[in-house]
Amino acid sequence: MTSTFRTLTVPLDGKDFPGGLPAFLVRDDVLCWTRREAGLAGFGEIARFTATGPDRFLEADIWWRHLVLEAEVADSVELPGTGPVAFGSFAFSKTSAHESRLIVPEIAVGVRDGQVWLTQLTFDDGPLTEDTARAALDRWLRSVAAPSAAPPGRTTAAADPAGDGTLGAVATKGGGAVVRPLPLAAGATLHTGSLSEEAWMAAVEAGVAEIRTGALEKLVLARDVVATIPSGVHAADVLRELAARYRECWTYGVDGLVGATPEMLIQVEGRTAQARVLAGTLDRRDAHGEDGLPMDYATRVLAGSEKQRHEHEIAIQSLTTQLAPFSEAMNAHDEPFILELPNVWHLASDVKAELAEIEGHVPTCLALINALHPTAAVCGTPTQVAGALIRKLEHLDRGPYAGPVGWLDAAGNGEWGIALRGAVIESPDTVRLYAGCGIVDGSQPEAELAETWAKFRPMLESLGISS
Ligand SMILES: C=C(O[C@H]1C=CC=C(C(=O)O)[C@@H]1O)C(=O)O
Repeated sequence: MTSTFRTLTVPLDGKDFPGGLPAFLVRDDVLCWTRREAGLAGFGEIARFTATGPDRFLEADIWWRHLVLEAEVADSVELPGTGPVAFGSFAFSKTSAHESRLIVPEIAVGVRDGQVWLTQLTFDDGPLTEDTARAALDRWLRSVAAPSAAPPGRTTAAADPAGDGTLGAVATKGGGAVVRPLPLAAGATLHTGSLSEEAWMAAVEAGVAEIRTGALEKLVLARDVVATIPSGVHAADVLRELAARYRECWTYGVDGLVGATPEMLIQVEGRTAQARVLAGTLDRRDAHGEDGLPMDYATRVLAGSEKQRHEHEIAIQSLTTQLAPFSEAMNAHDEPFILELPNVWHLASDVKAELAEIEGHVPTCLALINALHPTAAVCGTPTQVAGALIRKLEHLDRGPYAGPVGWLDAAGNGEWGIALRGAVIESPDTVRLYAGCGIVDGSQPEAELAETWAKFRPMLESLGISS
């Protein structure tokens, strides 16, 4: 064993992988970040950083920069996400007991604009060649203990997906984009989490009362529910279902945290940073029975609502104000657009910034996250007041829910979503789901409760629980 960190990235033939990245989601311990056919998947673990507390982002940034500083990197692909990479998930709160983490995989597979690559990462001093990388990937894909027990009708993964020993067939047969009716998970039960529905609605009422005192403008209150699934929770099945159904979202899987988020906290590519800010939600089921086109209904109810626009404006303001000191130029849509997801519509705005050099360096994505998190989309405004009220009213350690989740590379590129519409797999048969709502003056507790159910739906469906 040497202490030298070495990586080798080689191209794979895109034609061999028509299913794209989701086809690699065949193991329950896969590290994953994917949208449509693109993304990154990681297998194994050669290094891990953990931290709690207010400095978790900066400590992780320092750890990662040290690790990659003297890395020996052979990379013939040279795209964001090639070379050294780590996957990460961070606690929402600086007071959380939950450990934030960066995980360096042994093998990473990436797909972007039809290009596919494979990276092997190691601290060993053995040979590092295209053959060792392909063999390592093959080993990870083949050592799936049992086909992740997908009930009939679900997209299925196989322990020996290729059957003929070729990597190409692995991806072809994995076929992540198939959407079929979901069978129900037999015997699944759903329990309230930290607060009963009544107690959570009382918390919303208390939040609205605080807003009316003028102490704050917006507050995001979340709650949890716990699902027990006797047949077991299979992360790979859940991830493939989410990736196939929520193609506009970023499907993530890091160490038992799984979900598909529509909200991009920050995506850094070279000197360009982008974010997708959401706030303002309408359950698509509310459009049933309404006259006219569903999208016209969504535009009328969301874009035409003072309350929703106010909530959205606060979220945009919070992001752009925090991003401004790191940017030379920034642009955001003047008008929010309607983002259509299978479960809800959102008011959405995309923000793009040209990053400034600060003391000769473009800020890394973790440095940006340190400044941006928590945004008003998941905390409130002003941040400190909202954060204190969340701790008082929610009676919940949010853990990684609503914290940043994503990946980064050695060049400082990365994609970090906000871990929404997700859950933590707490044991082989238990999952804790989280959802929250922006509360402003005029918020109705019953309506907010209904909104949490709409936001639980992606996870409930992927787990095979009817909703
Ligand atoms: C806090 C969540 O959603 C946020 C993101 C989009 C829309 C939101 C809203 O309309 O309340 C929330 O701010 C969640 O999904 O748990």
